[in-house]
Amino acid sequence: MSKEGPTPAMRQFYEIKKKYPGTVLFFQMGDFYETFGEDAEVVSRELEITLTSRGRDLNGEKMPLAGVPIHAGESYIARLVRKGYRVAVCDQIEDPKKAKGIVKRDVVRIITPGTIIDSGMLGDSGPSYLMSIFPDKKREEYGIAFLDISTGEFFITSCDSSFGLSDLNSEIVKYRPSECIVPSFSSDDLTGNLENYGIIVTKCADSSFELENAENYLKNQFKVSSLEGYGCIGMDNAVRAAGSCLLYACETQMTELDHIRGFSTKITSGNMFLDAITLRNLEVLENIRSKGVDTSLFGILNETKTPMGSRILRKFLTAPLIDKEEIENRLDAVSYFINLPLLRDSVRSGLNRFSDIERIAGRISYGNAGPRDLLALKNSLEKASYVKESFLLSELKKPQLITKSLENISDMENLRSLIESAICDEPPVLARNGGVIKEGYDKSLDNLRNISISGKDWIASFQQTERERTGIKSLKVGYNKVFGYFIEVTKSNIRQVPPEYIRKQTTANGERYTIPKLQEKESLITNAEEKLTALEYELYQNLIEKLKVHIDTIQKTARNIGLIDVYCTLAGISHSNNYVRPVIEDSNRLLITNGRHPVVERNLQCSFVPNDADIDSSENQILIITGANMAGKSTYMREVALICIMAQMGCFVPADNAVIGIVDRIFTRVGAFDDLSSGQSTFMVEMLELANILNNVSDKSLVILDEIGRGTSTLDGFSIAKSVLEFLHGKGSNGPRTLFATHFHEMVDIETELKRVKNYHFAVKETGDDVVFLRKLIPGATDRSYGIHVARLAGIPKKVITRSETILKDEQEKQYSLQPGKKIPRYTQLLLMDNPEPEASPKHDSILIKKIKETDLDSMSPREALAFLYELKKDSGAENN
Ligand SMILES: Nc1ncnc2c1ncn2[C@@H]1O[C@H](COP(=O)(O)OP(=O)(O)OP(=O)(O)O)[C@@H](O)[C@H]1O
Repeated sequence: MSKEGPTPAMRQFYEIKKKYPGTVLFFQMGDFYETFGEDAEVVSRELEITLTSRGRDLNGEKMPLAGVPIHAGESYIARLVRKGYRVAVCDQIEDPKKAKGIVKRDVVRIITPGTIIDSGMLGDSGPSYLMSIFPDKKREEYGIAFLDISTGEFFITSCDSSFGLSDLNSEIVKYRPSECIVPSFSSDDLTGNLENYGIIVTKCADSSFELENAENYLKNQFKVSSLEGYGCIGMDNAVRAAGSCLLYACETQMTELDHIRGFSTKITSGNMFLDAITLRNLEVLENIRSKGVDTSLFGILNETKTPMGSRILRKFLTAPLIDKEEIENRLDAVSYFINLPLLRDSVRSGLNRFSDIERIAGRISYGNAGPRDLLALKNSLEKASYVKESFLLSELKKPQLITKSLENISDMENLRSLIESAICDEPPVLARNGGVIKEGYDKSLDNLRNISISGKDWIASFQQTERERTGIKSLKVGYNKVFGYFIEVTKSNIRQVPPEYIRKQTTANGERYTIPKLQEKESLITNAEEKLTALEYELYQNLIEKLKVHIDTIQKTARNIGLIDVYCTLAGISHSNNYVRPVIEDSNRLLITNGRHPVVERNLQCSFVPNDADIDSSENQILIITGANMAGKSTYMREVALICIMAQMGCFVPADNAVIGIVDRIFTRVGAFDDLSSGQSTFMVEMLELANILNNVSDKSLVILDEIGRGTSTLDGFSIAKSVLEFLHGKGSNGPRTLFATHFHEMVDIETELKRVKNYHFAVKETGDDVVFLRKLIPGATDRSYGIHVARLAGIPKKVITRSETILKDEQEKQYSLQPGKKIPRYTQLLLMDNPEPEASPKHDSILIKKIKETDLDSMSPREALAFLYELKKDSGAENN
C-alpha cells in the first residue's frame, strides 16, 4: 500500500516548528484546535486528551494528533500555559509575499503564563502579572516592572538587593506574577528563587533591557516625548525592566497593545516612596543650589562614626518606613539611647575610627584585600567587642532592635587571633612583595627568613673584611635586581682594586665587581629570598581563603554596628536639638505643634519661628498658603514634609508635639528648574513633574505644590493650578494631604467652592515703608505679595524700584476706576488685584455687615471663629494682618 503524504497543515507545522522550537503549536482548523506530533503528545499527557494517529509526517509515517474543540480551546490552552508551557496559536493569514487573497498558516499569537489575555482563560483569578526584573549588581538594586496585559495595568518599582532577595520576595508575594522575564546574565540564585515561587522564568536578550532601547519602546508606546511625567527619574533599572516587559508583551501578542497607555511608579513594600525629584526638592541628601551635603537633612543628621552607619542613615532617609510597628521599633531604639547618655558616649567613643569592615569583607571575598585591610578588620572587631561590652553596664531593658543588633555583632575572637598571629604589626600595602607574615606563624617561612638574614649578616661582615683587606674605606657591597650582589668601588679608588676582582659593570661614579666567594653566597641568599617571597604570598593567600568562611559573619557584624551607630547618632541629635518623639498613627492626619525646619533652624543667625500644621485628608485636606515673598511659605511646606520623613525613618522630630498619620509617598513640585540639557523648557519640566504627581498620588500621600502654574501666562497658569487642586480634592470624602503655596490670590476663593480646602497665610507687619516678616502661619488668606519690597531688599537699583511703585500705583488706580458699578471678569481682576488698596468704604462696610449677619457663630469652632475674625479684619482694610 502506498504511503500517504503529509497534509498542507502538517507541512506548515514543520516549517513553523523550526521558527518556534519549544512552543506547543495549536492549529486553528475549522471547529478544532489541532496539535501534531510531539505537541500532540504533550497535550494528550497534560490535558488528558485521547491521541489519534490520523496525521502523516514528512515521510508519510503515521503521526499522533490531538484536537480540542474551539469553544473549549481557550481553557485548555490556559491549563497548559499554567503548567509552564508556551503556546502559539496558528491560523490562516494573508501571505504578504503572494497575491491578495492567498493565505498561509502562521503564528498569530503566543501565549505564555504572563501574557494570557482572554478573559475566558483568566477566569476570576484576579490580575495575572507578567513581571520583569533587571538585576543591577553594582547599585545593589532590582529594577522591577509588572504588567497585566489583560487590563493594561502597568507599574514599576525597584528594591534593594544588598540584603539578598527578601525585598524582592515581598514584591513577588504581593503581586504573584505568573511569569518573569530576566536578562540572560541573571544569576541562578535569582532564577531559582523565582522558580521556587512557581513563577515561569523566561530569559530574554540583554539588549531588550538596554536603557536607551527600553526608553524608546516606552515612549513610542505611550506616545510621549519624555517619560519623566510618569515619575521614573532615577529609576533607570525599573525603566529597563518596563521596556523589556513591554517588548515581550508586544512580541507575544503580535499586535499593537493600545490599551497600555502609561505606567505608574509603586512603593516598594515597607517603604515610603521618595522619588529623585522629591529628594532634590526637599534637600534630603544635598542642597539644591550649592549641591553641598552640609545644608541638607542628611548633612545635619549624619554624625555617624562608621562608614556603615553613614550608608544606613542614607538608606533610612531615602526609604522611610510605612509600617507603624517597624517605625515604633526604631523610635524605641533611638529613645533607649536618649535615656542613657553615658552609654551613648561610651558606644560613640568605641566606634571612633571604626573601619569599613563591610567593604573589607567584600575585598576578602574578591581575594584582593591587602594586609592593612586585615589589620583594620582585626582592630575594628576589637572595638565591636568593646561596644558590645558597654551594654552590659546598662540595666534598662533593651528594645527589640538593639537586642537583635547586639546578637548579630560578633567579636570573632578566633578570626582576630588568626590575623593577629599572621600579620606583622606594620605591614606594607601590598602582600605580593613580602614583609607581611609575622615570625612564628609558619616554621618553613621562619627558616627561610633565617637563611636570608644570616646571608645578609655574612654580606655585612664580608664588606668589612674587604675594606680592611683592600684598604678602600668607601668600598660597599650593594644589590640590584639585574646584577645581584656586587662590590662597588668609586673612581678615585680603582687603582687599589685587587687583581682577583672581576668587573661586572661600569657606572658614572665607579666600577662594580664580584668575586667567586660572593657569587656563591649570592645564589644562596637570592634563592632563599625568592622562596621566602613566594611562600609568604602563598601563606597570605591561604589566610584569605580561611577568612572567606567568615564573610557572612563579618557582614552581619558590619551592618549591625552600622545600625547601632545610627540609633545612637539619631539619639544624640534628637537630644541636643530638642526633638520630640512623634506619635505614629495609621490615620491620614498630620498634627504638628511648633514645628521647625531641621536644616534652616540650624543655619539661621536669628531664631527660627516655629509653626503648627493641622492637616487631614477628610477635613483640612488642602491648605492654600498665601503670603508675601520671603514670608516663609516654602520653608514651612518643606518643614512639614521633612518632619514626616524624619518620623517615619524612626527619628525624633523638631517640634513640641507631632502626630504623624503614616504617609505612603511625598510628592513635591517646587521652584523652576531648567533642564536645558534634556531639551525641555522650564514649563515643560514643571508639567512633567505635575503629571507624575497626578498619575501616582494616593489618599495616603503628602503633596507639596509651591507656586505651580507660574511658568506660563497668568491665565493658563491659574487655570492649571485650580484644576489641579480640584483633581486633588476629588469627589469622595478623602484626598491626599496637600500644601499649596501660591501668589495667585484669586485662588483663595476656592475655599468656598471645595469643602476640604482651607486658607492660611504668613503674617507680616508694615511699619511705614518697611515690611517685617513675622514668619507666623495664621488662618485665612492674604492678597499681598510685597514683591517690590523684596526686590528692594535684593538690591534692585532704586530707579527700577521707584518706577515699579509708580506702575503699581497706576494699575491700582485703573482697577479702582474700573470697579464702580462695572462687573469685571474674574481673570481681569486677577491681573489687577495684586495690590489692592485696602481702604474702608461704605460699600466695604456694607459687605462686612452682610457677612457678619449671614454667619452662624454658634456652629463655628474657636479656630474657625478666629479665622473668620482675621478675614473680617483683612476685608475691613485694617493696616496689618
Ligand atoms: N519660620 C521661620 N523662622 C525664621 N526664618 C524663616 C522662617 N521661615 C523662613 N525663614 C527665612 O526666610 C527665608 C525665605 O523663606 P521662604 O523661601 O520659605 O519664603 P517664601 O514665602 O517661600 O518666598 P517666595 O514666595 O518668594 O518664594 C528663608 O530662607 C529663611 O531664611
